[in-house]
Amino acid sequence: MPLAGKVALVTGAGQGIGRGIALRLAQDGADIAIVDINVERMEKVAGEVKALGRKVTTYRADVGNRDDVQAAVDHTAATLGRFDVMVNNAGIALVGPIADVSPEDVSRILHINLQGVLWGIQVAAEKFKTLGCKGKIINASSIAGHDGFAMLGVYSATKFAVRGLTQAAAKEYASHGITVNAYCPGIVGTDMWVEIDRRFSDLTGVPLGATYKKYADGIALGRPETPEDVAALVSFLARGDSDYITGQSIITDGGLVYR
Ligand SMILES: NC(=O)C1=CN([C@@H]2O[C@H](COP(=O)(O)OP(=O)(O)OC[C@H]3O[C@@H](n4cnc5c(N)ncnc54)[C@H](O)[C@@H]3O)[C@@H](O)[C@H]2O)C=CC1
Ligand SMILES: CC(=O)C(C)=O
Repeated sequence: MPLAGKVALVTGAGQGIGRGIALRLAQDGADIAIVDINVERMEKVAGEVKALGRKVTTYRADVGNRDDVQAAVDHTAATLGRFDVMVNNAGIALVGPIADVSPEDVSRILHINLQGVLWGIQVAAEKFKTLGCKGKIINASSIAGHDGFAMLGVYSATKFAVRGLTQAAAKEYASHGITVNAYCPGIVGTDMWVEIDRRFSDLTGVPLGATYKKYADGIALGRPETPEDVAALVSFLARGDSDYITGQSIITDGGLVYR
């Protein structure tokens, strides 16, 4: 149990990759704070964490709102008694050609994918400093943060931005013993990809399922990624074995994008 006695907060943990991370860190021994905008989903995952024998708390927050993130972190430390790991996982996709992007689209995705990670880093790091904790901050980027994907232009830009923030934060907080890294998944079969596939189908006329299959067929290891595959990397980044790694954005994609 490499995380026994630790407390981890995971944003966007109501489903998909965030749920997978919350359950994996609980299996590793951590108590878990589940943060999401969707209360019903959070409560379901909280039940699954409890069934693993760990303490759990939930907090409804919009990660793009700094006051919400501050309240979620304060609630976590107060309720679970400490705070060691911050996983800034929540994110949304935006599918469409650059020609069609509206100012409203850009504001919404920057609010969640960029500001959500920024506030998560800022609030968690300041809390770790106050608590005297050599905490770990782990951010969701993507293979689209290493390689710009057509029809996912603004999404890709937000994931490149997460890599930049991760590097800068790693340098700023290293003297406090705080590490900051990112995980970069590939093609993961979550609701996000159901929505991406549907939008590609609407926009280009390809059949439903065809876009997901096209990308999944390119994976060297021969299958799409699962939330558990992603969670295995996050588990490593959350525990002591990764103490000498900071500022890195590590690809986990079964062999699709090579950097
Ligand atoms: N699914 C994939 O293939 C990949 C996903 N990623 C990234 O992994 C992360 C998780 O993705 P998935 O699990 O696939 O997505 P998902 O759409 O299945 O789940 C996202 C979760 O985030 C929550 N959420 C959305 N906006 C929020 C907000 N403003 N505040 C708090 N919670 C919010 C949703 O309620 C949901 O529970 C995202 O950052 C995504 O960009 C990266 C690479 C590939
Ligand atoms: C959703 C996402 O990040 C990719 C690359 O599929």
